[in-house]
Amino acid sequence: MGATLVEKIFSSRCDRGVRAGEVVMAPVDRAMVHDITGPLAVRVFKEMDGEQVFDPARIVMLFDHQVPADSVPAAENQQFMREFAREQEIHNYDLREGVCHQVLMEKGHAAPGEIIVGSDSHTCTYGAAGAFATGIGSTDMGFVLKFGALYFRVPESIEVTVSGTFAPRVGAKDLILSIAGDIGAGGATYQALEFCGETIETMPMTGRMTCCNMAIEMGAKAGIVPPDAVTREYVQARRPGAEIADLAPDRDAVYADRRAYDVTDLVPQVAVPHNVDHVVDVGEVAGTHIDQVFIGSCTNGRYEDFVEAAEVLGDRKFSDDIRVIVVPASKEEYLKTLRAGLIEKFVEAGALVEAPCCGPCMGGAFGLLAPGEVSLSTSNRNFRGRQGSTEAEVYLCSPATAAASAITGAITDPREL
Ligand SMILES: CC(C)[C@H](C(=O)O)[C@@H](O)C(=O)O
Ligand code: SF4
Repeated sequence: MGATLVEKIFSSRCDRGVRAGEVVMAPVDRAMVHDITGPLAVRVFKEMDGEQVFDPARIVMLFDHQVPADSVPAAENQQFMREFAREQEIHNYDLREGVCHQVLMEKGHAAPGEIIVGSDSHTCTYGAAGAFATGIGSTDMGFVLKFGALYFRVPESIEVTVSGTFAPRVGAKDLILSIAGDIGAGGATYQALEFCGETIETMPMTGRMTCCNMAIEMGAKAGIVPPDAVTREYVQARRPGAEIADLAPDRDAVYADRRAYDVTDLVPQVAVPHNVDHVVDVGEVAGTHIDQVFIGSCTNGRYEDFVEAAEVLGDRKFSDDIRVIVVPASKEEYLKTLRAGLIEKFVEAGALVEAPCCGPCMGGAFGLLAPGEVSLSTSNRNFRGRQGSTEAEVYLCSPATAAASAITGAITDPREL
């Protein structure tokens, strides 16, 4: 009986053949903490008589949710984490780099076959690099900081095969929204989504990250793309000399489910309030009034996303009736966007462009909504209260749909501009 990609990773890291459903103690290759969940993890670590972390070089600490500190408690949390980094000689830490998931990928902290944990649910993003990556709670993270290992129940996998070529202005975000609509918000609970097929094979890393990022929105433990030439090029450029494991699921692997999608006729998708799996074709909500557009986050805050938005924008201006907030996901993405002249273009068109961070994504720092207001966002969650008032509404979409709607002031099909 063959093995899935995820079973292969756990078998390799545990040095024995393991199967979905088994509970194993597996070593962790990287552990990521950030400004919100880090302090609790560190306190748990200290309560366990944690004197020294398992390996400072394998711990990555980023400040991204509330940067620069927007309150005294946030400032205290960051001070506490900075002291911890100093005391433990953790050098992979920074408060200026941007959203943790983007930065981990860019700095080469994720590679095929690795097991990576982060105390943030969107840690599943690094499946784009062929790693098994999953979000864990802060108390589990306290244990990981000390022991460099964790108990896992090896997840079963759902094979997600994608075929066809995207139409213009339709892309990875529309695909993953339509998959979320199909599988449902709890439809992949504690399973892994293994993405494959010709559309995934030809998809650049940025789209793969968007897809893996949203695996958790279906309850999945992880999303993962089998490593190939695209992965190899990306990882080797960021971790020179890295040995890239050759990894593919066996043909006779046993999957909990197999789903196939064809993107040929896919049109721009929108998740409507207040559920990520309440997904419709853009035409069904076209004309809906919006008050704010956010282009950014670990889902869609990359250079390629801003190129797409800028192409839709052309020489037009954003609507004066709404706030358009653009936040590149990292310093690297910010600089690429800046050097391409797009930051200037967005500012001149009327956008507020902010330094790399999570921004309005979870209503943690700035860009909050008032009761009754409506946001259209390229991020990944639209729960009630996600971006401010519990009486506000959040729609999710692609960068192209966000840009088109920011021009008209209402939800707009980007193919019509
Ligand atoms: C703050 C953090 C715990 C949270 C997460 O785990 O995902 C946040 O990043 C989010 O997107 O809701
Ligand atoms: S950008 Fe949003 S989804 Fe991503 S880590 Fe930050 S708050 Fe979470």
